[in-house]
Amino acid sequence: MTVRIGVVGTGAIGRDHARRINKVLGGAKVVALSDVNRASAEAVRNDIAPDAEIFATGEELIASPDVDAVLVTSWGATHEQYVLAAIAAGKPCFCEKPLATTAEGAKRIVDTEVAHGRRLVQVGFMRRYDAGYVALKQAVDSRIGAPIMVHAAHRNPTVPEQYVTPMAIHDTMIHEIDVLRWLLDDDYVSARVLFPRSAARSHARLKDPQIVILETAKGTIIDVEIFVNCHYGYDIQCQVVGEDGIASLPEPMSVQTRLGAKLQNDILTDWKDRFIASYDVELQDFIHAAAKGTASGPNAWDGYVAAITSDACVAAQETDGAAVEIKLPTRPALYQ
Ligand SMILES: NC(=O)C1=CN([C@@H]2O[C@H](COP(=O)(O)OP(=O)(O)OC[C@H]3O[C@@H](n4cnc5c(N)ncnc54)[C@H](O)[C@@H]3O)[C@@H](O)[C@H]2O)C=CC1
Ligand SMILES: O=C1[C@@H](O)[C@H](O)[C@@H](O)[C@H](O)[C@H]1O
Repeated sequence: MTVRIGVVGTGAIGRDHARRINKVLGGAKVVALSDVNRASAEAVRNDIAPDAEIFATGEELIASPDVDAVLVTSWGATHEQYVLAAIAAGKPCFCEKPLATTAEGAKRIVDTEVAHGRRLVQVGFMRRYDAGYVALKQAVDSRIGAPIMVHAAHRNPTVPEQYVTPMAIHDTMIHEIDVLRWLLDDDYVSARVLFPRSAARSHARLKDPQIVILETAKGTIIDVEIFVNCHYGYDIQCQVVGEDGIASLPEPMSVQTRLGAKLQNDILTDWKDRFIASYDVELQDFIHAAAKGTASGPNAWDGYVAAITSDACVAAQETDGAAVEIKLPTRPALYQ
């Protein structure tokens, strides 16, 4: 069976996912496109999906009988409406992060999927599919003893002017919020945020860098540095300190050179390159599950927990380092 996929939002990542579906992965084809900027959908049709129909709205695309499954890759604030429409249509739906921009919105999706009674939603937390994180999880689960501390860093070389302080959490650290919970098999109970002086390359509406300290239910303390004007590259670090030893996220593969009296490795500069393989694996997983009319991988509950945790971290940006409690509701049986 070829899963007929409709893509809502054909900007940077929508285009890239359409490319991997039509040119890299198996079992699916992009048959429908929609974007508020029609020219963007037309460009993807011309370059990647020549047979795709262009729909004026995401809702019309989702309702089309020619679409089996949906990719929601529009701006974050529009995700909720499209995911709810996909569940109402009974169609598997891959939604890029964030699942919704508010915890209430994510809860509406959880409640709707629970009422539907079957998993249809996968959230685009691709790091769970990254070979390095998978290897790190094996070491954490079986080699280094119970985790005590985690030191993590999420560094982007630069961000646009419209990127403001809360986005360091909602847009950037949300990846650590999800992947560290998965890595440790634990939940968060509190968040604190510390700000060193801002880097000279930042701007007036962005305090950068910042350090978020999360405490988990099992008592692990996690520090995450978010530094989105680090200038030197796109750099993701993670080190878990356990009872018996330490495990670190492998560096991405890069040729080492001995040149001009220097021993060197290149550092990547773009998230697309850093996680290119994991985007392929996550979407192939989505296609396999969608062919069976369901979804697997990171679920709506994970998206909801990430939203609750993000909100707590953003609240903690305003408390001068004081802890903000994170309280989770009971997890529905659908997500056990
Ligand atoms: N998993 C990951 O590593 C990444 C995830 N993302 C997420 O993907 C989403 C999209 O990000 P980008 O592609 O970078 O943004 P973008 O701005 O390049 O593309 C978004 C597209 O959505 C369209 N759009 C906006 N509102 C719409 C609506 N109501 N209906 C249909 N189309 C609409 C825009 O016209 C634009 O073409 C965001 O939620 C972002 O957080 C983005 C980059 C990496
Ligand atoms: O999801 C992503 C972007 O939206 C976000 O803006 C970046 O900070 C992250 O590194 C990237 O993975």
